[in-house]
Amino acid sequence: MSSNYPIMLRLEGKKVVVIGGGKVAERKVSGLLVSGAKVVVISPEATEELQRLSKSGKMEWMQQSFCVDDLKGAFMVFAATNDKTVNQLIKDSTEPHQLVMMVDDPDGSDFHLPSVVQRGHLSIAVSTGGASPTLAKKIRAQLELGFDEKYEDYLEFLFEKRKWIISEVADPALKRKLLTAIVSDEFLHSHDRERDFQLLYKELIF
Ligand SMILES: C[C@@]1(CC(=O)O)c2cc3[nH]c(cc4nc(cc5[nH]c(cc(n2)[C@H]1CCC(=O)O)[C@@](C)(CC(=O)O)[C@@H]5CCC(=O)O)C(CC(=O)O)=C4CCC(=O)O)c(CCC(=O)O)c3CC(=O)O
Ligand SMILES: NC(=O)C1=CN([C@@H]2O[C@H](COP(=O)(O)OP(=O)(O)OC[C@H]3O[C@@H](n4cnc5c(N)ncnc54)[C@H](O)[C@@H]3O)[C@@H](O)[C@H]2O)C=CC1
Repeated sequence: MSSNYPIMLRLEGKKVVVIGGGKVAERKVSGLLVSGAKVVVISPEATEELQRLSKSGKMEWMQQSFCVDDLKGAFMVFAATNDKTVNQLIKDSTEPHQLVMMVDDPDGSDFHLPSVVQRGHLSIAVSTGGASPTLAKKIRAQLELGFDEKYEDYLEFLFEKRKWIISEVADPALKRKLLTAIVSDEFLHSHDRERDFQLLYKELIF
């Protein structure tokens, strides 16, 4: 059996079409909106949350049943109706370059979604390859306890400092030492990471 190939997609500005307006479509749309994708929902009915997102301009809802033209210009397509035949028709209507997933047919889909812990720059994705979405959700909840909210600030600090170290520190050995030292419990739990970094930097250069 081949295993899946995990990647992180950049969807900003890309058109993503979600067909269906139920609870499952709503969950997929919530994740997509964080990515900055241009989301279009096609469905005669939509959940209250999807209607709210449409009214506030976060995404577009076209109140109609699926037709093939809806797929024009889509980078990615979610067939998320409660009708297996419609979901299969959607898949069969896509162009070869379009990424498509059917919410009721993992084996016929190009991809599936993992369960995700998001802490700023840090994403931890858990997948069971369709074996048990409930287990993926349970592991995600466990990881959320270990990787709590403070990782968001910490990742921002690492992001900024790594940029600074790469552009300002020429000596490869010192560069490596600094990049390793900031990834430590001391910096994770520090109340003043900037001060601790200056102290460490001075210690290492003298
Ligand atoms: C293949 C995949 C395709 C995809 O949708 O991407 C898929 C497929 C199916 N899910 C089904 C059911 C459920 N899915 C969930 C929940 C989640 N499902 C997600 C992903 C995936 N689901 C992909 C595989 C991921 C993996 O295995 O790791 C998560 C992780 C991400 C997300 O949706 O954003 C999100 C948790 C998010 C979180 O909270 O962290 C729950 C639990 C709940 O809702 O509380 C249930 C009910 C309990 C159960 O069935 O286990 C059914 C049967 C439908 C039916 O009964 O007919 C199918 C179809 C089939 O299996 O054929
Ligand atoms: N992948 C996943 O994570 C999960 C998948 N499922 C599957 O997802 C399916 C959908 O689940 P829910 O959202 O809870 O169902 P739902 O019944 O709440 O919503 C279905 C939506 O599809 C729309 N629809 C029906 N025919 C359409 C058409 N021809 N064109 C456009 N829209 C159409 C309906 O108007 C409705 O908004 C389920 O039947 C189940 O097989 C269920 C749970 C999780």
